Amino acid sequence: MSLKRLSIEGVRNLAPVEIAPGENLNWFHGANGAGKTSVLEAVFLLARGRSFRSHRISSVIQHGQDRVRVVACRWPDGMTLGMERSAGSWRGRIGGKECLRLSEFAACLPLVLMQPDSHRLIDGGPEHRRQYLDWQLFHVEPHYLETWQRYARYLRQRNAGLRSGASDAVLQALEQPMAEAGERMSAFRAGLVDKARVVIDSLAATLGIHLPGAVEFRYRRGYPAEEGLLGALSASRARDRELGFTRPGPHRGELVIQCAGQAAAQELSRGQQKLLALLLQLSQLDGLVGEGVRPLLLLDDPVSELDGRHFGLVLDWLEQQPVQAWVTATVPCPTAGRMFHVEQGKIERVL
Ligand SMILES: Nc1ncnc2c1ncn2[C@@H]1O[C@H](COP(=O)(O)OP(=O)(O)OP(=O)(O)O)[C@@H](O)[C@H]1O
Repeated sequence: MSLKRLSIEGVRNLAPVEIAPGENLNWFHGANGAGKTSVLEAVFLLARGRSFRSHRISSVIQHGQDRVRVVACRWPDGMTLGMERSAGSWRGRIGGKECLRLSEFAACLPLVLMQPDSHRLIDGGPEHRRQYLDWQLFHVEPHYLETWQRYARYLRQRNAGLRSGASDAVLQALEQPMAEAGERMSAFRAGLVDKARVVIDSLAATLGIHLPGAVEFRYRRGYPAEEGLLGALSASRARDRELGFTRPGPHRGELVIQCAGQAAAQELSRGQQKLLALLLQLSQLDGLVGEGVRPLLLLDDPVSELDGRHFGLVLDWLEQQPVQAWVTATVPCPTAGRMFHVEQGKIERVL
C-alpha cells in the first residue's frame, strides 16, 4: 500500500504541511538541516509511534509546541491513520477508531527504513539482526506475534521465578509451554533465513554487488538444537538460578553473517557493510512484496551512502517495484518521480 495524503504538524522544524505523495518514487531535496529527514521521521512516527533518530519524543516535538500530529490517508483502501504524541502519552486512530496498541499501526503501515547507520545491521549487536528477522515475520506469519509475545511472557515469569527462588516444580511447569513457543519461534526464524538467502543472492546479482567472498547466512538458535529448548532449559536451571536470568532460548538467537568464512563485521569495509545491509533490507522488501504486503520504503540520504553505480542500479530496481519510496537527498532527483523541495522547514512540490 502507499500513502495518498500526509499531514504533519509539530515535527522538528517543519511548518504544518499537507503532502500529496506519488504512488512510486517521492524525492525530497534541499540543503543540510532543511528538514528532509524530519519528513521521513513523521512517516515513521505514524507507523511505529516513535522516532528512528531519538529515543526521546520530546526532541522530535517542535520547540514551543507540546505535541506532534501526523495523519495520513492510506491507498488504495482510503483508510485514515492518525497519531498524536506528546512527551508523556500517545493517541492513535485507525479508520476512525481509537487504537490501544502501537502494533496495530505497525501492522497497517509496514515500512522498511534505510538510514545512514544501517550498517549496524551488520556490525551492531545481535539484537539488531533479531529485530530484522522478527519484523519481517511479524508481517508475513499470522501467528508469529502471538508466539513471540507468549514466549516473552514465559521468559519474564521464569526470570522472576529464578530470582525469587521458585521451586523446580514451578519452573518446570513454565518451561514446557515456554519451550514450545520458543521452538516455534526458532523454526519461523530459521525458515525465513533459508528463504532470504535465495532472494539475497539474486538481488546481489541484479544490483551488481560483489563482496570479497561468498556471504553466508545462518540462524543460530540460542541453544543446542540437538538438546532442544526444553532440555537446554532444564540443564541450565541451576546455573540460571545463580545468575538470576535465563540463558538458553531464542531471546539469544542470532543471525550469523559471514563473508569469506569470517564474521562479516570484521571482514568487510564500512562501505561494503552498507551494501550488505542494503541487500538485507531490500530482500526484506522483496520478501514482503512476495507475500502480498506492500511496505513503504524510507531511504534517508542514499546518495551519500552509496557510490553512483550502485545507487543508479538501486533506483532502476526500485522503479520496477510496487512500493512507494520516500527518498531524501541534497540534490534533485536524477530520474522520474515526484519531487519536493525542502527549505527551512517548508515543503513545496516542484515536479
Ligand atoms: N525540536 C525541534 N524543534 C525545532 N527545530 C528542530 C528541532 N529539532 C531539530 N530541529 C531543527 O530541524 C532541522 C531538522 O532537520 P533534518 O535533520 O530533518 O534536516 P535534513 O534536511 O535531513 O538535514 P541533513 O541533510 O543535514 O541531514 C534542523 O535544522 C534542526 O536544527
